[in-house]
Amino acid sequence: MKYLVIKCGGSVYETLPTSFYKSIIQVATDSEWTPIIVHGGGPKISKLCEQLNIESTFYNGLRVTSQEVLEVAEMVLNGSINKEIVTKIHNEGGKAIGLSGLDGHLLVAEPLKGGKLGFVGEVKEVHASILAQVAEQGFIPVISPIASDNDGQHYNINGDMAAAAIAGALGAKLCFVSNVPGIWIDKDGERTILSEVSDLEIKELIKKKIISGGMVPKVISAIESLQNDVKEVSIISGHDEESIKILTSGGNVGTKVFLEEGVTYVG
Ligand SMILES: Nc1ncnc2c1ncn2[C@@H]1O[C@H](COP(=O)(O)OP(=O)(O)O)[C@@H](O)[C@H]1O
Ligand SMILES: CC(=O)N[C@@H](CCC(=O)OP(=O)(O)O)C(=O)O
Repeated sequence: MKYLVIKCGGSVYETLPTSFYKSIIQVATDSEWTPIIVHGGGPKISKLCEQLNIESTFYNGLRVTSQEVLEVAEMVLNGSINKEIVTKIHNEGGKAIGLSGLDGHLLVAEPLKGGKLGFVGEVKEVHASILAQVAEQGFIPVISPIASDNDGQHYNINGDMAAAAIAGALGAKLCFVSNVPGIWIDKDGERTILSEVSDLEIKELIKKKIISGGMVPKVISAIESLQNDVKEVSIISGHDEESIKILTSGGNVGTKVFLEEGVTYVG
């Protein structure tokens, strides 16, 4: 099976047009591609933390996660957003099943290496056969990035990192759907979207802080996924109705990330 992992950013999922979900359903039913949705939900987690007076801060685009923040992240990601996306797909005539990384132990996590970010995890293992089974039954899997380790401790996983791990396990094509049409740089005083960018260029852009905030985990995940069996990675806008169809028909849209030959990225 040819898999397309679609990471829906928390920045954009609420404003995605119905045509976006329709195009994913069409890909699932009428093409050789099997779509798998992984979602985030950063802004909604921040909002609920604020309402509950729980401190929430970021380090390099990752949320520092105390026990209280973890509980909020689970409520928002597993409880709220996952089911909203499943419902949106059903409303457009598709079939979806929502899962978190906890369900069936789909994602096995461990604490983020070198991290002092509390309960932030990274994915150590993906039980990808669960996704193949769900997809074979005609359902689009919709995955929330909460996972547990082998002792049952839960972790908050950045959605981009979860999507990259899942795409790696499936040898998939990966796209990050966000509220920007790709990676921008300033050129002659104007903001330009790069049609493609290499791992080495990305390293420079991060150093110069041209790539910052939530774009950092996205590009790092993109590079790591390409080093780990992912066929192709793009960062695209959720508001471009044609983008998913273009990707599945072999075209280019947004910013495509590639590895410079013979060079290994060291983060
Ligand atoms: N060079 C850049 N190009 C595009 N976006 C950038 C760049 N640097 C930082 N960003 C920020 O990254 C954001 C996307 O990351 P994030 O908010 O985490 O999105 P999502 O919720 O879709 O994962 C953009 O809205 C933008 O503000
Ligand atoms: C560890 C970590 O940063 N987890 C993220 C999970 C949600 C996410 O990734 O949401 P976006 O798609 O909006 O970025 C968070 O708590 O915000």
